[in-house]
Amino acid sequence: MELRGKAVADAHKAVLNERLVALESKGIVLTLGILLVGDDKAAQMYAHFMEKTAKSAGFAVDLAHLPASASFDEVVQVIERWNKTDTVYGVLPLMPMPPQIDRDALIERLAPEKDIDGLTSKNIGLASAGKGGFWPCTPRACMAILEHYHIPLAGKEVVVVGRSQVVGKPVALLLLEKHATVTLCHSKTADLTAHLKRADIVIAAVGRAHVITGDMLKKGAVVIDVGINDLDGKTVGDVDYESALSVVGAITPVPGGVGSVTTTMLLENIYEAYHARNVDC
Ligand SMILES: NC(=O)C1=CN([C@@H]2O[C@H](COP(=O)(O)OP(=O)(O)OC[C@H]3O[C@@H](n4cnc5c(N)ncnc54)[C@H](OP(=O)(O)O)[C@@H]3O)[C@@H](O)[C@H]2O)C=CC1
Ligand SMILES: Nc1nc(=O)c2c([nH]1)NC[C@@H]1CN(c3ccc(C(=O)N[C@@H](CCC(=O)O)C(=O)O)cc3)C=[N+]21
Repeated sequence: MELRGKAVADAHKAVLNERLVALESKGIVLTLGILLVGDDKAAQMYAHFMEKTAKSAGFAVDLAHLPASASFDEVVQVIERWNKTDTVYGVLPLMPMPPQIDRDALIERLAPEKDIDGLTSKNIGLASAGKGGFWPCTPRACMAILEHYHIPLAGKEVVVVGRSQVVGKPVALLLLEKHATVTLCHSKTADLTAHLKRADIVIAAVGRAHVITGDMLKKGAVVIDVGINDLDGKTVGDVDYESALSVVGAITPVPGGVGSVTTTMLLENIYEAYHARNVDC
């Protein structure tokens, strides 16, 4: 079975639209700031789809595309301008950043209440402790897909491949909250196949084309493929879809899977940022 993202995104958009209509009637337009530094292909792709999706849902978008040679100060200036602009409710700094930009230092300059991709240490702490804050959008997209297609998680063996702060680690915590037994694998994992072979559910967030093949998976496994990779000019996932298809019970396609839900999760988080600001004042 193919776990298509569009059905999940549409279901979430329908709920969000009702809330946005109420804002529109008050003449309130929420602005999203997208910060793209350099020319990473996956980041450019996301910026493009995010801008399109946000505008079609009625948000305003301020896209700042800086060259790969931009200095730390130039990039911080954009963040600080958005921090001070009331109509900007959410800021999305796209990763990866060029090497001269200290990613962690940059993120901490972002106002936590506008950090809608849950990157700041304040949001990581709040979300992990179950005290509000924003979870990053991609882990939320993985969970939304599993929920939409009624895939049970309690007591299941889940293997997450990749331990980044934006995907692997937070998705592991969200799965744990749903009572799955979670194993996190990474580049130093001794025997990836041994872990994958006993996984009921696999979340692949590596960033390498076809690093997981059908012969590494358990029969009937559910596979959520987060990877966005370029292979001979084609966008493919971390999982070799063709060889996995005859083994798995269900799998997300790339494109058309997790990525198409991530954009909708970001819109939900902007609305949450608006709501939080207006409940507080
Ligand atoms: N669909 C969507 O919405 C999104 C897609 N993406 C895509 O997901 C992918 C992952 O992104 P991100 O988490 O930011 O990437 P990172 O590069 O930050 O992390 C990759 C992780 O994969 C691990 N890894 C690398 N090689 C192997 C290997 N051979 N076997 C096992 N683990 C390995 C790394 O291990 P170690 O820690 O040891 O280095 C690391 O933990 C990318 O393709 C990205 O474009 C990202 C965000 C959203
Ligand atoms: N702070 C941060 N957060 C991220 O979540 C993040 C990031 N930085 N940097 C780059 C990666 C990559 N990424 C994508 C998300 C959606 C699509 C997307 O919408 N893809 C469509 C493509 C559709 C098509 O090609 O037609 C799909 O998968 O269906 C692509 C790529 C988010 N990332």
